[in-house]
Amino acid sequence: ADKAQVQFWHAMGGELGTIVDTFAADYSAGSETCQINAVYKGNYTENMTAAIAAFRAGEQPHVVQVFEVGTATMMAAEDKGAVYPVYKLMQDAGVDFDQSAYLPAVVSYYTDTDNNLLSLPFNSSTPVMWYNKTALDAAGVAVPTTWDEVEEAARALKANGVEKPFSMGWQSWTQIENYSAWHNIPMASEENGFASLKTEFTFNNDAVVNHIQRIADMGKEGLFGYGGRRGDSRGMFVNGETALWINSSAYYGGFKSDIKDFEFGQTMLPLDTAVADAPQNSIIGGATLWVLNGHKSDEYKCVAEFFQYLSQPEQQAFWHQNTGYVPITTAAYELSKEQGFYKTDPGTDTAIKELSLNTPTPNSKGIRFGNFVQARDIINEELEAVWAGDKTAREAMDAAVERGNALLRKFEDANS
Ligand SMILES: O=P(O)(O)OC[C@H](O)CO
Repeated sequence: ADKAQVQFWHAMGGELGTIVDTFAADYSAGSETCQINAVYKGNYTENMTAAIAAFRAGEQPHVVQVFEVGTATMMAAEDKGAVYPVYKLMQDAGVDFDQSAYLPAVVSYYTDTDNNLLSLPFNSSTPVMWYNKTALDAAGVAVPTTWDEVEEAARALKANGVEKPFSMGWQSWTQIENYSAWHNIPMASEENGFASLKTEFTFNNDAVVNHIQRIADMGKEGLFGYGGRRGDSRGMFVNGETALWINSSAYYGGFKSDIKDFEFGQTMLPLDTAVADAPQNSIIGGATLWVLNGHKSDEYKCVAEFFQYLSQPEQQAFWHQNTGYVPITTAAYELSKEQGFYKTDPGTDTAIKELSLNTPTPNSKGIRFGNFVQARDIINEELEAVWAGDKTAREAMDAAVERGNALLRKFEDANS
């Protein structure tokens, strides 16, 4: 008999995409009734935009991978009937699913007010600081733990010939969203959007402004080099131009195969000692799998079984160990320990340590903003104006907050 066909649109390129495709193929090979067709649709924004457009045309995939930034938008889509929430999918399909198997930092990001899980956690990450150990040793400096030390290390690296000692990617995520959580300060009212749609951005506070200005000043001194949005600056770290790079823990798998000329490591995000005495905890990034309405029940049964397959400790531990995404279930974390992964690959527990450093506060449990995909574009634009020397950090953050708040109000109007 013909197998039920499930369309799964994802945004995992390169090695990540190869593993996702393998999961889909392995599951399908073992199933007599289901075929999962995994399709790469471009980066996170492109994939999400494609799925929304497809939904309007009645041609939506069954499953779409959406980055954490799109969560509020997908939740609103759920209210409007476009999304089949995961907890309900599992119930309807009669597939066992234990929400408590997942790490609290992950689940709390994707549950509704009744603690029902709306999308399937799959690839959760958090920002870490990647460092070039060989370059640091050559410059005679230790791995920095504070922002003051980052600046000092950058100076020593520069003096020793490293062209753009410090850089970062996903700049709103790493330097505003996570910087705020790490120092336990809100970036918006209403518990960073979790409490209500009335949330307003407040990240033009002194701490964030001073932090952005510090990076801008490092740029003027030649210590920081901007390398673009998302992961576009990855190559600067890989080719040795940059020796301290803040971005997702999920670069691990690619670094392991691509970096041959130097020793690299990862460490916790630096602390801004002018703002806090100790770090709070970081927040997740990455993406979850959302199920879209409008398909047949036998196909949804396949989705439920595929999700169960993806959640097994074997798959989760493999994914974590080969990518750098966080082990999102306790069982996958335990299995990775048992397998000796953190001993053979030191530093790979940095992300999970950051996420679980302290019990999350309303400032550090995550963010939930409508239209945040667009708001991040605004933040990117304003930060780029700072890096280009066209605006001060104060001017740019004030403008980003004002422009971002207009998007929040638009979302509130459309959804209340
Ligand atoms: O590179 P990823 O998948 O860890 O995602 C980074 C950011 O969370 C995207 O918003």
